[in-house]
Amino acid sequence: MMLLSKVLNKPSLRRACSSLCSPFTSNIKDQGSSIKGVSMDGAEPRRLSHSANVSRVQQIPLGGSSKILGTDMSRENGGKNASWGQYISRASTASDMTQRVVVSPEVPWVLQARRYSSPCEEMLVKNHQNKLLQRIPEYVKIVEVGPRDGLQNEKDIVPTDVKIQLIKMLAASGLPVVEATSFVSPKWVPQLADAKFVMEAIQDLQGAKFPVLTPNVKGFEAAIAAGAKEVAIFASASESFSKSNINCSIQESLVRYREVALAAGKLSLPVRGCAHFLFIYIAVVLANKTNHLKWLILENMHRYISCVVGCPVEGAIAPSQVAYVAKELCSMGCYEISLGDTIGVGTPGTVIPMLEAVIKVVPIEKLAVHFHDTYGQALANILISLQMGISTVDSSIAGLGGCPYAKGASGNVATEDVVYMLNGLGVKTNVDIQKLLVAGDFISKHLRRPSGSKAATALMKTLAHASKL
Ligand SMILES: CC(C)(COP(=O)([O-])OP(=O)([O-])OC[C@H]1O[C@@H](n2cnc3c(N)ncnc32)[C@H](O)[C@@H]1OP(=O)([O-])[O-])[C@@H](O)C(=O)NCCC(=O)NCCSC(=O)C[C@@](C)(O)CC(=O)[O-]
Repeated sequence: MMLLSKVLNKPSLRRACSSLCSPFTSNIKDQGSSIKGVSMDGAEPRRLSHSANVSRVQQIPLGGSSKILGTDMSRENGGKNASWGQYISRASTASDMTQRVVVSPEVPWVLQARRYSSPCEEMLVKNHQNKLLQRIPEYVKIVEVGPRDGLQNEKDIVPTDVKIQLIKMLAASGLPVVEATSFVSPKWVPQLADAKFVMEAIQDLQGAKFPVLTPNVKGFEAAIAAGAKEVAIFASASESFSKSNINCSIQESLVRYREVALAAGKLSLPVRGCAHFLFIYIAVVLANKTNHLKWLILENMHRYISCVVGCPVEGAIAPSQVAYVAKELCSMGCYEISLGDTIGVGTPGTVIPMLEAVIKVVPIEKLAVHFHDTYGQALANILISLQMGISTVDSSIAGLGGCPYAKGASGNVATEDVVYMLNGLGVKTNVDIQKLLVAGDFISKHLRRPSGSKAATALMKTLAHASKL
């Protein structure tokens, strides 16, 4: 990790990486410096301002490679350039980006992004006219589940300080929510037996929310005592999976979760909902170790439903069954319901009817999607979910993940892949993909396996290539 950080901090690579990764609508983050470019005639590099209002770079063929021409979309053909699509697939390396920059003398500009843009993206951002992309939200909240869902399946126990470091790195990347751990039975999930210590270590961490998984009142109370301010409960749309995962039927789990909600209520002052009833605020008075009373605000209760498309035992799950469980959980006073394709068997063909059934009974703004990538369908499923109006997506750094009680479940969709796709769509996430790369590299190296993220793997290769130049 140190090595990667050093490499990423080399000025030339920071420039290259910024250009590789920054989202469509944002400028390069390193505002303190400027970018070197060379003119079309190969003259001396000149300094380029970061503050200029230039929307994209244009690549033109140059001896089998590419070079970059800054253009101003606001001036050029009203932002619609019919030829834009013809050079978008011409990927230049990071070094190409820094060495073959061509400056348009008329307009101030910045080297804004190395993205593979398209007229559709332009239309989305500029005109919102593209029917396919019209419903995609401008901002998507990414819920990072790596430290919990990602690590829970690991056989070798990951040291607590590695988990804490990972959480800190993920929070520092701008992710708004990082699911930190689980307060489940250590007999069932030994990997997360250190939940208390993890939570205590991140008490003062700012900038993100750190929900934890709680399967029952015992877990809920332990989570609150350890300082959790947000909890997630998890039911299943499949009877068999409910039994194998939490040792009870769906109905019993719903009773159990009502008990959790009640326990929260008993400890609480009045429950307050915001204008749209999206949040439950529960003020909890708890005695801490030194018997001093302290106030905690439980801002959110987040719910998962597993096996929303298929179950390892039962096979296909009916959309109506998912809708039933979603409605029940919603009626407990829900903030968010995450629909989990636990074993990653869904395709848009099965995800669409499932979402249609759930959207009929639960407001869409309360829904999140949680895809595992077992069959490589996760990004397609996310895209279709966004097109249907969902704006919260769960993902896991480096594609870590799997459920110990769901045979065949592989890793979650990788956070780096989701951010890369959303950047390409012009959707804001506020996540710095460079920092994600460092976090993914850190945990992959610790687990001694390559990252499960295709985007991270490709970007790292490009960076490695650039670092040799
Ligand atoms: C729910 C139970 C506890 C029932 O397990 P059980 O054996 O039926 O419960 P029990 O009440 O008989 O308790 C057994 C022992 O566990 C203890 N215990 C009981 N509860 C707790 C607790 N909260 N924290 C710590 N200890 C606990 C309890 O005190 C007792 O200890 P003993 O007396 O034997 O020493 C168990 O089945 C369990 O922990 N299951 C969790 C399994 C799990 O974490 N699965 C992975 C998460 S779900 C998932 O990954 C899917 C998701 C969410 O990501 C979405 C998707 O991908 O689709």
